[in-house]
Amino acid sequence: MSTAPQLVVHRDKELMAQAAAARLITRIVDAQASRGSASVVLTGGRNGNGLLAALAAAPARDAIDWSRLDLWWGDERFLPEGDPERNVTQAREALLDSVPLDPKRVHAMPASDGPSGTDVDAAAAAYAEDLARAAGPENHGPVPTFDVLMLGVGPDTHVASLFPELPAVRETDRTVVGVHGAPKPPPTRVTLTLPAIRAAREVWLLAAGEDKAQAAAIALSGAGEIQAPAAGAYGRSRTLWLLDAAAASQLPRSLYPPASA
Ligand SMILES: O=C1O[C@H](COP(=O)(O)O)[C@@H](O)[C@H](O)[C@H]1O
Repeated sequence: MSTAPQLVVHRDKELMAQAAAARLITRIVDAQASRGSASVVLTGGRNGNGLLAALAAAPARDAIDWSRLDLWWGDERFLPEGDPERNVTQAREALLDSVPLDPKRVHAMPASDGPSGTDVDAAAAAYAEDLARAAGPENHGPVPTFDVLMLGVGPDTHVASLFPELPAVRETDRTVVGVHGAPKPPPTRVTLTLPAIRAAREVWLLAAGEDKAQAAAIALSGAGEIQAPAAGAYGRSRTLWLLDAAAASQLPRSLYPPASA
């Protein structure tokens, strides 16, 4: 069942990143307190990397037990290991290399020079197997129940590497698929599908800047998920849109600002 989106609008993208980082610390600490460990799905892109950099700079980051955190990715650019355009490379630079994570719990998506070679569909299938193994029988599903899954929203309303009208956004069965011919470079990518995204407890959509304003307005105004993939991203218990004022500037008045009491 879809959860109605909640909107939080911050003054600018720096404050948005800092507030989202504070929110993420709290979610991880709470999950570790109640379940022993936490699982988070990272996003690439400017806002995702901005959040990780803000988390790296937050003194409260030490409240997290980094050794009991599983990290997954929502999508990846299918490029060789270490390529500066890979989402995992950028995440390592922004945060991961500066905190004591358990390397076995950092579940990067496959690279184009990895065990599956240049076959992106085989790489996607391998990541789906990793997720299913981590889900275990108690999860009743093919992916773990992620605590928080973050998604940057592209100016065309894409999330992860689910682009409008491409086959990946229509996928209803598999949890991870290869993407061919993405309109944003590089054209070959690996992505979670909408069913996998919807397994998360909380889905957070991040959008900052004027170039995201139209996408946010479209996705939040009842668009279909095939035309506007961000509209189809929601969590089991919460769907949160974290915006800055510029990205919120074209939202219908009925959505933002919230009506005063
Ligand atoms: O290519 C990608 O783009 C989106 C959005 O990135 P942004 O820089 O426009 O915020 C990102 O969420 C995705 O992970 C990434 O692969």
